[in-house]
Amino acid sequence: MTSPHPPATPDEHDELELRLGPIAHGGHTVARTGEGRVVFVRHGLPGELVRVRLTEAGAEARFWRGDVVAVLEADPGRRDRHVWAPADALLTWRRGEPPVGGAEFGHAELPAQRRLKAAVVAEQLSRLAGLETVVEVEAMPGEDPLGLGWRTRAHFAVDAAGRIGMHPHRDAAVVPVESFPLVVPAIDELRLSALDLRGAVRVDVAAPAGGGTPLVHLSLAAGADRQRLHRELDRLAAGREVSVTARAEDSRELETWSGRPAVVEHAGAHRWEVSAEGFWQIHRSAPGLLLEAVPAAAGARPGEHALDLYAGAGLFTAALADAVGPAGSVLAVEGSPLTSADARRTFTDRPQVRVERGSVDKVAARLWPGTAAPRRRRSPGRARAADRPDVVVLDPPRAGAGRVVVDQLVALAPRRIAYLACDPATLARDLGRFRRAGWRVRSVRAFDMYPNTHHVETLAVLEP
Ligand SMILES: C[S@@+](CC[C@H](N)C(=O)[O-])C[C@H]1O[C@@H](n2cnc3c(N)ncnc32)[C@H](O)[C@@H]1O
Repeated sequence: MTSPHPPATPDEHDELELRLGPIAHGGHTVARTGEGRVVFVRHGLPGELVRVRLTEAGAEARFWRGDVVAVLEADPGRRDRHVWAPADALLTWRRGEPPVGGAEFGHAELPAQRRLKAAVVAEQLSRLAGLETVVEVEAMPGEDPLGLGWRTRAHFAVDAAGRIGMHPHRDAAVVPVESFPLVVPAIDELRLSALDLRGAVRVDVAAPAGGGTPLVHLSLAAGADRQRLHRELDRLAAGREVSVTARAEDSRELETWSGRPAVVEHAGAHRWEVSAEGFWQIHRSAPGLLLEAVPAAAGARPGEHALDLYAGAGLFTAALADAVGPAGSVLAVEGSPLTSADARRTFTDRPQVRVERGSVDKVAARLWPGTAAPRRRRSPGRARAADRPDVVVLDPPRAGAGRVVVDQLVALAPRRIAYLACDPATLARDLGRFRRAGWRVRSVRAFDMYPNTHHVETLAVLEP
């Protein structure tokens, strides 16, 4: 029998009956035990009465974590069936096993998922940026009714028997998976789960949204038997064209085993080559949607100077180069050697584009010494007017742009910044800093770019 009151010495297998509270950043709802202890609960929906299996607990712990294992009163947004059995906590815990990550919102209908994401974005903006705004999370164009088949990129761990698998939440164990319904069919059709990949520690797969040749990349453990792996991967290639690359974990050398060491992506009238380990937006519709939305939000005009920060392979660089035209210029800054090389290759014939490899803060400090504000300086000075970018696209990784880069941009004082973020918390933190420096947030849009997960993409437009 379960009750809201935990036993005196709770452990990870205890079950509690809890009424779930609001959704929080990170994909869990917040509940409280009868004693007022906070429990972060995954696989539930706000308002539901559920039985929760504790996954992290302890009398001394500040808060506990748990998974829903039975629903006593369901929210109307709950699906009859989870979209993917290995990620369904209700099913897997029945056999005493944790669900794998990767589809932690798969128990909710898509509109319910979007409401949760909208609540998280609005809450982060309010709490960390002091910005009160109603956010609607927009469905991606042409979304599948169940939110499946959208990932053009996937990575898998490899277990001791050489089978591909995925990790449960906050767990290093590898659970073998037969298929992953969130990927585009071209990835599932490779049937990687049928291979014995002993010697590899991780597999990255990329399949271009437009249907070009997929690429399988292996990260190899020391002493991996390459000949045996070659033979296994030959089975992949039977009847279909697949590129294969590999890299030993402790090496910089990329080995091309078959085909080409990159995939070819298209969006609008543009073409990019992207390495397997390089960044590319993973939803099949994301490059097309963002290529329109982000540079338009930045509002670059012919003859202007645009900055594309955290540029990746240059998705936005391409549209910014079109917008500023031959009389303008685009500076793309990307930290990864591999991805910046991808970008440089793509833009060799666009004289108005320059690709700088390096960390954004360091490149900015070098190119605009006036922005290297000393730590204690309160109002950073304006950069030299001749170098000032007119518009900026800012698309950092999950950690956000951070204090130094925000201060540099405040000092550069462009006319407008389009800030695209995959983490609403770090976005809100940075927007708060811009606002305290006197900037205005003109608009916020959010996109359901990761259906059946808790992740959400947000686009904010800033003006000084
Ligand atoms: C979210 S991705 C965006 C890429 C690109 N805008 C796109 O949409 O395809 C972030 C990119 O920033 C790069 N990156 C991470 N930290 C960086 C840093 N400190 N300086 C420059 N680039 C960085 C990563 O390698 C990655 O390509």
